[in-house]
Amino acid sequence: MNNTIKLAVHGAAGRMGQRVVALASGADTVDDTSGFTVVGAIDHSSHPKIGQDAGVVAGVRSLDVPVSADWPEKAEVVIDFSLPEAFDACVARCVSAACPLVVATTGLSDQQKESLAEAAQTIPIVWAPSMSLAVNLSMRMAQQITKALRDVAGGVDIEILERHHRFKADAPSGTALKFGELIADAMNADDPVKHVHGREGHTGQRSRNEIGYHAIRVGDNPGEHTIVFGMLGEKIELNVAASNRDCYASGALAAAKWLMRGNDGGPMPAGLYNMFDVLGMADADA
Ligand SMILES: NC(=O)C1=CN([C@@H]2O[C@H](COP(=O)(O)OP(=O)(O)OC[C@H]3O[C@@H](n4cnc5c(N)ncnc54)[C@H](O)[C@@H]3O)[C@@H](O)[C@H]2O)C=CC1
Ligand SMILES: O=C(O)C1=N[C@H](C(=O)O)C[C@H](O)C1
Repeated sequence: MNNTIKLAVHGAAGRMGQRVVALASGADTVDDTSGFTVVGAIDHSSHPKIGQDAGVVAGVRSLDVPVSADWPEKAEVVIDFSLPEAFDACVARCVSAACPLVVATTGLSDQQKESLAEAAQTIPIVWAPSMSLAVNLSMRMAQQITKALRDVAGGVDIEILERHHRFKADAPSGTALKFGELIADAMNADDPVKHVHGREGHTGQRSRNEIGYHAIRVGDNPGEHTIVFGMLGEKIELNVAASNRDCYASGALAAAKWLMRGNDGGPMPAGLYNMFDVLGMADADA
């Protein structure tokens, strides 16, 4: 009996969608990401790969599943790596089909985040700007370092540098923003933390209560984040870098599997989850 999880990939012809299709089809796995059958490969109707076999597009083998603008009937779970413009229809479709969803797309508007929370009242959703194990672990480490240094004599300046490929559409990265949100919480400052995006001109001295963000776009970098904790006399740099996109693809597949099988073999109930939940780091002493 075939009891693999029937997976639809939204944004299947994109850089990430192709790696999800490849790993889900059992090719090039970096860990145990088998256990899926790709039943749907959805992309925009204008994409040049529409009609071609999704496995061939992903550079693996024929899967007998064409890249299509139509949604498959039989998907049990959806992984979305697309664009904010494509997001609303994807969520609406998953809600109407009562289908669990992994959202990896970044650059969502506040309104889209609200609609995600609303959808999560009906279906289980994992939403995270980075599906990478190393990134999520680094987020926990950044929270710990911030707590340890926030009252240091002379103060600590925290800046977030991110590097991505030249094709990336949003800046700063969703991951950088998430690092900033978690660090701001851990700063536990009396006044609201200011999020400063780049600096230019006569900026004056840096204030104590800010986090700086710097987005670098270079070549084919699949994603790198450096959190600088600068003090007077010394500094710490926390660097986490992907060598290729499979850390994100395998993380998204782990999230899809977790939605279907949970921690004890049963499906997760409706709710909005993140990668800390999937990785068992939700209760970490952050
Ligand atoms: N959470 C995570 O771990 C990661 C998130 N991302 C995010 O995933 C998203 C996709 O990244 P890439 O694959 O590099 O981009 P990409 O541009 O290569 O792929 C996006 C795909 O979505 C498709 N698309 C556009 N409109 C659509 C529609 N209406 N319906 C269906 N598909 C549609 C595009 O044709 C394209 O094939 C970005 O927001 C990126 O920031 C990327 C890597 C890791
Ligand atoms: O667009 C990308 O490539 C990536 N986007 C995500 C983000 O915006 O944080 C995650 C990863 O860094 C790669």
